[in-house]
Amino acid sequence: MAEPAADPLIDSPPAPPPDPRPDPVLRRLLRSLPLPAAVPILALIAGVGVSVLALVQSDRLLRNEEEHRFALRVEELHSKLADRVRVYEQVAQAAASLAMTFPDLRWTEWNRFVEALDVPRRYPGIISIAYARAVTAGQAGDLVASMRAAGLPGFRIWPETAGTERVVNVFAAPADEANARALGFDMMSEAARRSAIERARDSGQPAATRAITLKIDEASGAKPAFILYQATYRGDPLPPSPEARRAAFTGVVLTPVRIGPLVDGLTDELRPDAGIEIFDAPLAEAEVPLYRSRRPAQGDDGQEGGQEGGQEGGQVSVTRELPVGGRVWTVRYQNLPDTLLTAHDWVPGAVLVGGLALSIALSLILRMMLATHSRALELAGEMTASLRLQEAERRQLFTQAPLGIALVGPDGLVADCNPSFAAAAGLPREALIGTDVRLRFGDQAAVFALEAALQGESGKLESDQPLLLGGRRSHFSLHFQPVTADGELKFVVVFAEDIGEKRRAEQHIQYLAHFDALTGLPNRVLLYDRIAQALREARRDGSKLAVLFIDLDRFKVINDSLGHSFGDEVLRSVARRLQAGLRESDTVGRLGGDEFLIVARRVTEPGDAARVAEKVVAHLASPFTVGGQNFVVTPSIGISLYPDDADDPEGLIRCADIAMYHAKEQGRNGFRFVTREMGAKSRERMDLEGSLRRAIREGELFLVYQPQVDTLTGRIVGLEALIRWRHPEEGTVLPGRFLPVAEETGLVLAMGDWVLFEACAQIRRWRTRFNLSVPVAINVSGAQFRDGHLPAKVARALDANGLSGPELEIEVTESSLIDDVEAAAETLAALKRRGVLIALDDFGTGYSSLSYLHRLPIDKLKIDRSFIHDLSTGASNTSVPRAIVGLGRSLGLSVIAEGVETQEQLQLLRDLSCESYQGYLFSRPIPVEEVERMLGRLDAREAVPVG
Ligand SMILES: Nc1nc2c(ncn2[C@@H]2O[C@H](COP(=O)(O)O[C@H]3[C@@H](O)[C@H](n4cnc5c(=O)[nH]c(N)nc54)O[C@@H]3COP(=O)(O)O)[C@@H](O)[C@H]2O)c(=O)[nH]1
Repeated sequence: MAEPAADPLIDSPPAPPPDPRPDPVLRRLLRSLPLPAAVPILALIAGVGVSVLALVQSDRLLRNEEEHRFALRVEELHSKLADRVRVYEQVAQAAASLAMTFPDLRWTEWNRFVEALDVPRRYPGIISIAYARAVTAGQAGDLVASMRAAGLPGFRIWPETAGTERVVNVFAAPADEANARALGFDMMSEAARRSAIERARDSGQPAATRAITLKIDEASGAKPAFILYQATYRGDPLPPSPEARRAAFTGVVLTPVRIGPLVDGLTDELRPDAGIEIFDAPLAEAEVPLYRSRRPAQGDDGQEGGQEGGQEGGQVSVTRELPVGGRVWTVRYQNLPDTLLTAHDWVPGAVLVGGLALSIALSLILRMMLATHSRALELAGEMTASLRLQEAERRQLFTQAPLGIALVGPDGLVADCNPSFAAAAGLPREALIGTDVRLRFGDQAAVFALEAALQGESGKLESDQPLLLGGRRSHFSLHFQPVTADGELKFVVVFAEDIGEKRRAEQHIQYLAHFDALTGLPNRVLLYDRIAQALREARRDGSKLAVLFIDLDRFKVINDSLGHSFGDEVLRSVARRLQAGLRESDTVGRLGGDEFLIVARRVTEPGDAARVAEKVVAHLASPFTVGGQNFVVTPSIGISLYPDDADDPEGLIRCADIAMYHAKEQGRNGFRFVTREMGAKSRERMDLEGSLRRAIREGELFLVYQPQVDTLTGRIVGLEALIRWRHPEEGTVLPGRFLPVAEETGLVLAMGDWVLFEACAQIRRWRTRFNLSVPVAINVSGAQFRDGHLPAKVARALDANGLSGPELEIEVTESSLIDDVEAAAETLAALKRRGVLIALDDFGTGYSSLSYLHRLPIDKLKIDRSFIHDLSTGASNTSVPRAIVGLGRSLGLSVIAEGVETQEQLQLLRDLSCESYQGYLFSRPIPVEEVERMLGRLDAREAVPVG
């Protein structure tokens, strides 16, 4: 078996677009990454982290720099403070030197000396420079006396309970009131002072008290201060040993110093945001500050625990020790945290903001890049999927297409075909592939078409005759489509549709359109065609043509009594017999129902047609056996001739039809030729039909109304609508003239519809204008009544005009009901359900008036005018009207007499208690305008209500 050729549909699709995806390694890497959304977030987090680190780092650097600067300033300040203390010690020493040089120095000289020092300006914090003389208890009196003698009469030593060794304040400069108060104070009486004095005495060096409150401040409150003592000796300014110093000890220079002023001047040199604390203790013992600058350091008030410096909670502190008069002070310099970063404090913030901004920007850029990348990947994926889908769809289309598709290569060999093509060809697909399809076509036209397609010409072919495609014969529709690329034929696509079924259906439809389904004979359409054809032939040959209209006698009885299928079988048997007795050139067809037609060609004289008719009679004469029953069917035949009676198919058929009726009238089972009179009548009828069609179309019909009146009161109890034709040439034409033609042609249905809708519209108008409350009757023909749509049409007309039903009365004739009483009863019941009134017209003229009446929902009986006419002829035959009135009364029906022309007739009707009448006596049928005048004149209260 040949290898299936490569599928050109698959091989030849447009080359897939280049794979837009990145190379595999990168792809794997990208796939291993978290979702594209995560990468920018991670970048952002990293960026924020780095920014925060940068912030911290820059902050730290700035702080370090600030600390360093602060430390330098502190060193500078501390050395100034130490210098100042040293200077103060030197002042004390200088004063001590003075006292030792001039042991008999008087207080005035002391004062002068101190004033010369300009203490307040040059030595802030020093309250005074005083001198206290050391005396024993025994020498105290002398001291007091000498002091008094020196101009201080109030001088006394205090407190008086002092010990044996006293150091008494004798000079205090400047000489102000406060210093004066301190004179005479025995320094040894107070422990802190005594201790410092003893250190000063024994060491010969300046000695400071611990922080104390000066006597001069005791009254005003604590102001931290200390007193710096410098001992004086007799003889040697500094005896060599403590014992020698004690022995030579003469007193002390005392310099009380307030710590605040001492330090304030210096701290002002610090930045105002810095603080200073001074503790009167070494670093390890510093507890309660002796001094705190105006802007003390924030945070705890405690010591730094021996630290040389540090930073806590953003606060920088530097601690130094300061020797003061033999004591060790601790000085803590502090800077406020919020003031550390000053000139460059925006830098960390800027670093953070910049870092964050960069991180966000980086994240956004990454996000965009990744989104673009992932969208590109997505698009590439979508494109690939779409191409695959297209490919799959194309393949599916090819394999599942109900249309046969074959691909024929330039060599004429089948490259591929789908299952439908294989099925159409009646061969397996594998058997077809590789074969030369031209050898398989059983039709030369198909071969030519394919060869033309192989030359690049597309073509279509629908075989009229069954065509052999492969191994199977049917009707095919073939379409050859060459497919080229770069001007070169790649293959020819052959589309093959098996249209055999369609052809058969078309043929069947064609058959049904021209042949009678029941008998297989030509139907009305084909008969017309055959007559037209025969007429052309007859005109050409100058021959005659006969049309025989055959109607089966009493076939209705057979059909109704034995059933329709039985009737159908009879019709088929009749058709066979009619065919059997005819020449080949003649045509027999069925018009419908029990009507057949024979078209006899090449008739030279009427006798030829008569013989055909006789043959028909003869052939049908022998009994038929259907369903085991024997019976005889006889025909009535009307014959028309061309050119004698008519020269077109319609005319010939119509004339033959009329002649057939005459044949029936003359006793059936025979035939009649068209007579001159019949022909004339037929032509007139045809003219009339044409005019009537136009009348309906052009709106030439109109209604007149005849009042119906109460026999006793004379009140109008109803109106009957009667149709008229306003003929353009003949004026008003009465229905008696055109109704029969309308009924024959079926035009009566369209006409009846118009009457129904026009009457309802008129009722609506009158109800609106005149408050009309009596019913309006319309006449309904037998055809209308039987066509099955009357109740629906009536309902539509009522609905369209907003009428409930009893405003309309429908007059049906007895003859309309009599054919099928059951169907009639159903139609009437449907009408009654919609509420209309029913009147039985021409009552009394029918077949079995009394037998069916009780089964029909009727409201009114109309006594035919022939009976009323009889009343006036003096025949005084009142029996029928009397019976009808009595019948009506017993059935509960109202009775109306029509055709009342005289008072006499009216009187008789009154005598018979007939309720109402209509006739020329009261009014002829009158046009709308006259009705309206009449309604306008009438008192509405006289009108009898509907129902
Ligand atoms: N299917 C429809 N049939 C209709 C319609 N309109 C009328 N007809 C029927 O046509 C027949 C003739 O009708 P018309 O010529 O209108 O005659 C009617 C009256 O004019 C006539 N009549 C009334 N009073 C008198 C009278 O005193 N004397 C006298 N000689 N004739 C009179 O009677 C006809 C009404 O008859 P009827 O309908 O039976 O009440 C006739 O059969 C109409 O029914 C239509 O729209 N559709």
